[in-house]
Amino acid sequence: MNTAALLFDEGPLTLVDDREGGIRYWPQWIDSELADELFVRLRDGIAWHSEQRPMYDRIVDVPRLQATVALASADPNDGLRQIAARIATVAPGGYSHVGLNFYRDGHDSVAMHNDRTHDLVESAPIAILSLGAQRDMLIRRQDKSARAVRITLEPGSLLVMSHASQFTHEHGIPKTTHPVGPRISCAYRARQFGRLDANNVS
Ligand SMILES: O=C(O)CCC(=O)C(=O)O
Ligand SMILES: [Fe+2]
Repeated sequence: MNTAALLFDEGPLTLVDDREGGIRYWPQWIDSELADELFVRLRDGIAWHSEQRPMYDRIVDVPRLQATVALASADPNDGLRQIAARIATVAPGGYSHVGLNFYRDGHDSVAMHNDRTHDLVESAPIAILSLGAQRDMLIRRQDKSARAVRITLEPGSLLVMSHASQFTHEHGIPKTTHPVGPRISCAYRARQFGRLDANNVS
């Protein structure tokens, strides 16, 4: 999708509509200098780990690095809390945790999925800040009644998905054969108190 052609002002672009705001996209939500700075700070400062999961009769690596940060105990210097406060101005949500993904290159990906909602505050959105290389996201209806939407997630952009949209739509970052640099995504979520299990998908 050529977002430049569709946007007449600072956005957002509504990709999916529902009673909770649907799925909205703000390109250039933070300026590129801040996006670059945050990318480097998170790339170098976060304790990234590689997860494994069973797939049929094998154990496979999840194709990206991950980390989870509780905002209450986040390093005040890493910028994650400041971004949470800024997200709350466009999509209020009482965010408590950030799920971080590091896509090293085009081989890294996340399969089509909906985020698990059992440990999330009902009606609170999920907000994803993109940093580093741009990557495409596919969004499609779970009932597959319409074609998937492909949106290029630019560095410094914000994608906000309503809680409700996790019951109607799936999203994913497909692998690409194009040479791409590393990308970090920061997925802000509001977890119910005490429910700390990770939102793991491959
Ligand atoms: O990297 C992204 O933009 C998507 C990440 C995602 O879907 C997730 O962490 O659940
Ligand atoms: Fe997700």
